[in-house]
Amino acid sequence: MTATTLDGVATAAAVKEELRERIAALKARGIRPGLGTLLVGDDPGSQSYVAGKHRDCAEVGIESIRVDLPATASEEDVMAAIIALNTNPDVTGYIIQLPLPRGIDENAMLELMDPDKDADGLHPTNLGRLVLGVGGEITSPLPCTPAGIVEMLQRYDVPISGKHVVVVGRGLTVGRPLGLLLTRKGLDATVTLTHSRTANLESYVRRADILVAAVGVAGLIKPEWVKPGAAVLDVGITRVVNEETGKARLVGDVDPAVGEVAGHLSPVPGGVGPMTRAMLLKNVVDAAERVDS
Ligand SMILES: Nc1nc2c(c(=O)[nH]1)N[C@@H](CN(C=O)c1ccc(C(=O)N[C@@H](CCC(=O)O)C(=O)O)cc1)CN2
Repeated sequence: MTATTLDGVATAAAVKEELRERIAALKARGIRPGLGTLLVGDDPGSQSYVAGKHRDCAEVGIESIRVDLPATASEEDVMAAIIALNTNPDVTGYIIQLPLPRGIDENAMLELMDPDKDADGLHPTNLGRLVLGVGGEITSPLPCTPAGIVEMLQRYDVPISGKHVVVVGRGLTVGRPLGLLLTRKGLDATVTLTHSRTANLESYVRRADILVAAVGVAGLIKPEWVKPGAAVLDVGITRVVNEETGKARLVGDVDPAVGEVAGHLSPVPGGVGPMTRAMLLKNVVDAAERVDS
């Protein structure tokens, strides 16, 4: 069997096309959505993701404002930048690019955001709404990667209801919120959330109808671990630098040979990453429409 590719680039392009119309309608009513990004430090991955977010905004007609602080910034500097974004009228939504440099309390910084301007769904109030909203209508932003995973599965008609989803990784941006989202009424998956201390990880992975790997351990998931026909979504990104050329390439958590066993495969690059960015744009547009209504 060769897996059907879950193409994140094409799916994100379709989402962006739909958003362009909604943005034009907002602008016609005098509403101008604006995204802010706060980046602290010089991590190459984070720099590239933030640059991509601004390119996406320009592509669909959303204004964007970039705030970059050096790796030497203090917690007080970061707090001042957050407070400025909270009060900037041109910024209708913003994100704090994670991870923050060591020594800066990530949770405290997220908590300082205005929850109504949280474009990432990572403020405690919005995560709390995700917990409380079992079965309810979604009226707050969803974390972008989990939302992108669900959007992609649905657009490729991969059944979710009643399926066993195994998530490898319990991080704030993917594993934890994904478990909450997939178990909501209407999606109705059964979720097993595994992590670095899970004993005999392989035995859980083998039982997955849908597998999401988000730990950042290159090639961790082997083809013999995967149930034939399963949908496999690779979220882990490791930058491997070729010592001779100095060039970096991206490697996922899933061994490429899994494509011979899985029914669907979302690769790295070109899978969930572009969907994460598309869902950020959607959160900005959703929020602008909520203000309007
Ligand atoms: N505040 C946030 N921080 C982080 C999040 C997040 O959702 N909010 N998620 C990740 C990083 N991330 C978005 O910020 C992200 C990761 C990957 C991609 C992406 O497009 N990946 C491409 C490859 C891009 C490259 O060449 O480097 C792909 O997989 O095809 C976009 C966004 C952690 N931090």
